[in-house]
Amino acid sequence: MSIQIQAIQQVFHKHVVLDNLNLTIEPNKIYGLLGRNGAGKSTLLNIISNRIQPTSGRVEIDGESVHDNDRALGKLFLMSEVDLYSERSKVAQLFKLTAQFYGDFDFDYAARLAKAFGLDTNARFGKLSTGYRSIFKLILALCVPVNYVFLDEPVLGLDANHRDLFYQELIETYSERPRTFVISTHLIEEIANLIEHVFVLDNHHIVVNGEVSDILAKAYLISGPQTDVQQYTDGLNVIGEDHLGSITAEYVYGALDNNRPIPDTVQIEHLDLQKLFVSLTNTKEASGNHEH
Ligand SMILES: Nc1ncnc2c1ncn2[C@@H]1O[C@H](COP(=O)(O)OP(=O)(O)OP(=O)(O)O)[C@@H](O)[C@H]1O
Repeated sequence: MSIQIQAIQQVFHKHVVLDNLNLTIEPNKIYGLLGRNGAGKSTLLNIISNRIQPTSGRVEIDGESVHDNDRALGKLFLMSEVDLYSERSKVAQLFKLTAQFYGDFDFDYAARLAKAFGLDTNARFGKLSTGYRSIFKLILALCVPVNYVFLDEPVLGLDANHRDLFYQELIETYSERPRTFVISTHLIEEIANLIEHVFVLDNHHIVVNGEVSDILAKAYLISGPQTDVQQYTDGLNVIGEDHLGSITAEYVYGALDNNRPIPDTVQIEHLDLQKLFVSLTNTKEASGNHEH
């Protein structure tokens, strides 16, 4: 039971966006899909959900191709920026329509969420603000009876209170009915504590694929006077650096050398996910160096 992404290549007008991408998405896990603007996150999610056909490669869900396969596609839901809903339909009608395609829908939960977010279910979709369109689509995503939910920029246009509410609801619904969520977002700090596993897409490839705790365990910020820091990090996988006055901070991704003495002037801390992401994806050249 899983989603297998096999040797996906996507070329748009001779421009390679995804190159031989292989991934497994497991049941009952919350994933973060990170990548800079234009890295290909939406393209990947659209391929997984059969909204676009890849140039080559294949996506399987529980062993079945998703290509034009309603049974397989009924196991997943993609919430994205694209509005697939009729402007004239009322929110409540769209809940019913979704129930028809998916065979079921948690109407009680949808009503509770609509109330909590202040979404009027009698409003027509076309009259909703950007934030409320996102809220409407998030409610669909949380109430459909699928095991794989893909959220492409889920909090687009949501104010800070509504974003908080959404993250809380996500944790709650996940603990009540575990299923897989893949969240693509630029708000890394906001989801860092929510996700268990992270994919980083950069330079047409997945450059990081692992449990967040394992990844952060080998991501270090090493600071102190420049010469001492450089001496300590010599030969390690340095992915970036910053300078603040006479203090240098180097970012290291990978094992440290346990036999190397740490100078008294040098401090070692762990990086957070956002800083690690920024350093790993800062330049095209850098993305060739790190671990896959
Ligand atoms: N239908 C299309 N035709 C041509 N090029 C496309 C098409 N869809 C996407 N692209 C290109 O593919 C690349 C990846 O786009 P994509 O939207 O997947 O990136 P993204 O990681 O989701 O970006 P963002 O974070 O900015 O939303 C971009 O260069 C984009 O211009």
